[in-house]
Amino acid sequence: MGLDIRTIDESDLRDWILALRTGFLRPPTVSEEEIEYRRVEHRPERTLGVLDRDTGRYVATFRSFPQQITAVGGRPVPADAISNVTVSPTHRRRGLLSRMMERDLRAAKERGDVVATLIAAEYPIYGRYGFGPATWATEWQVDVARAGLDPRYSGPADGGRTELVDAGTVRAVGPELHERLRAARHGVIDRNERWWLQTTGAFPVPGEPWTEPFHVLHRAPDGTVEGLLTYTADAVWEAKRPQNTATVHQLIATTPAAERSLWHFVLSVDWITKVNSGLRAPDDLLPLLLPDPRAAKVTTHADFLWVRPLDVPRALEARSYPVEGSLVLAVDDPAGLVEGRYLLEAGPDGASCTPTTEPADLYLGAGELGALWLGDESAVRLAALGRIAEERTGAAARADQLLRTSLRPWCPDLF
Ligand SMILES: CC(=O)SCCNC(=O)CCNC(=O)[C@H](O)C(C)(C)COP(=O)(O)OP(=O)(O)OC[C@H]1O[C@@H](n2cnc3c(N)ncnc32)[C@H](O)[C@@H]1OP(=O)(O)O
Repeated sequence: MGLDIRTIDESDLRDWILALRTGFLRPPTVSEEEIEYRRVEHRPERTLGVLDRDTGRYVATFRSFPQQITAVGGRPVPADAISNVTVSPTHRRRGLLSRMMERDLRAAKERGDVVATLIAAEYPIYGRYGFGPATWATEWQVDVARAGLDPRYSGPADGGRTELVDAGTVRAVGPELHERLRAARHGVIDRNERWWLQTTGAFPVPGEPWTEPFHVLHRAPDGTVEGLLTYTADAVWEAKRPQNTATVHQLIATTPAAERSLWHFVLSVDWITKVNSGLRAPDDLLPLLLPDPRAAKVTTHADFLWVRPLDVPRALEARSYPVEGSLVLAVDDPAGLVEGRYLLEAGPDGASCTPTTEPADLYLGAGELGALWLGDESAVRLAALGRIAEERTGAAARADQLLRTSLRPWCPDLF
């Protein structure tokens, strides 16, 4: 059977999309709108497909694109973002994903990307390629009546204000607000113009139903935009009683006051009895903002963004560290991309990370380093699980002091 991995030019897009839809269990038809939608973001050199020469069908898809991800401390690093990974059911478990992944990661390393990122459809797929779960996401459903908020709430107490705005205003002020968030919160990824067009209805995803949402801005007393909330609501009444659920599509804020104000806003809309929070960081303020936090029921809690280091010195030098310390990390990487022993010398004033021959403090795989990099995972926990090995007593605890963060990382966006 002839199976060629190849890059995809525009003339192959229809057949490639058919394979993508097949892998993602979407009906196997391709509309002109979908081809146009894909064409706009198409990067031929970074879109891979596998052609089965016997049938002339594409049977696998893989796409990557440039991304900026914020490291701990606020500095962005270039990432190889991977998406649209499928292998058709006729060709599964013959190593096609492994071949496409190997090719893409090697190209990313040569290009100089610092990490690779993806959102895993299923947990067991990507650890073998050196990825580790680096951020987690939690979704709550709030029972508004139980929450105990003041029913007379009429707006932020700090002199700021909330205002309903249209999609055009969101496109005008949202990107700059998001850039400020991205410069402050580790785990946040960049959003391009297309992202804003798509999420405000100007460029909807073909075949997916669009409901125009409500948009709310929080402005500080001086008028600065400090937060943005986007939500939709259903229209359900039972025996003359409203039973409406609001679903939050995004809530981003650059100050805790703005974050609290926007949660208060959506939890105080008349007729809304339930609020679905959307995917938040597990340590989001939401539950503890409520007089009765048990009114917020966890409906999803799972790994979200996976990270794979491609350049250990640059990844570790890009982040900040709360205390002085040094560590020798022996990184195992069967793919050979970051294999080696590295000396990290770090502190609040900066860090250096260099290859070394000194004895190792910790032995760990590339995926474990990916899970630790954004400060979420604990080296002590990974050592207890036998996933990393401590060569010097106390090295895992020292790694946690250096690497962990007081706020957990948050990646708000699917890609
Ligand atoms: C970033 C994203 O796009 S996430 C979306 C991922 N896509 C999907 O989930 C769509 C449905 N699934 C698929 O299309 C395919 O099953 C894929 C892409 C997940 C895997 O493709 P395959 O070509 O079958 O994978 P491949 O044969 O290279 O597998 C390599 C190894 O991973 C394992 N593996 C692959 N998929 C899975 C899985 N879903 N669960 C557990 N193990 C898996 C294989 O068993 C194999 O293990 P081995 O090395 O020990 O033998």
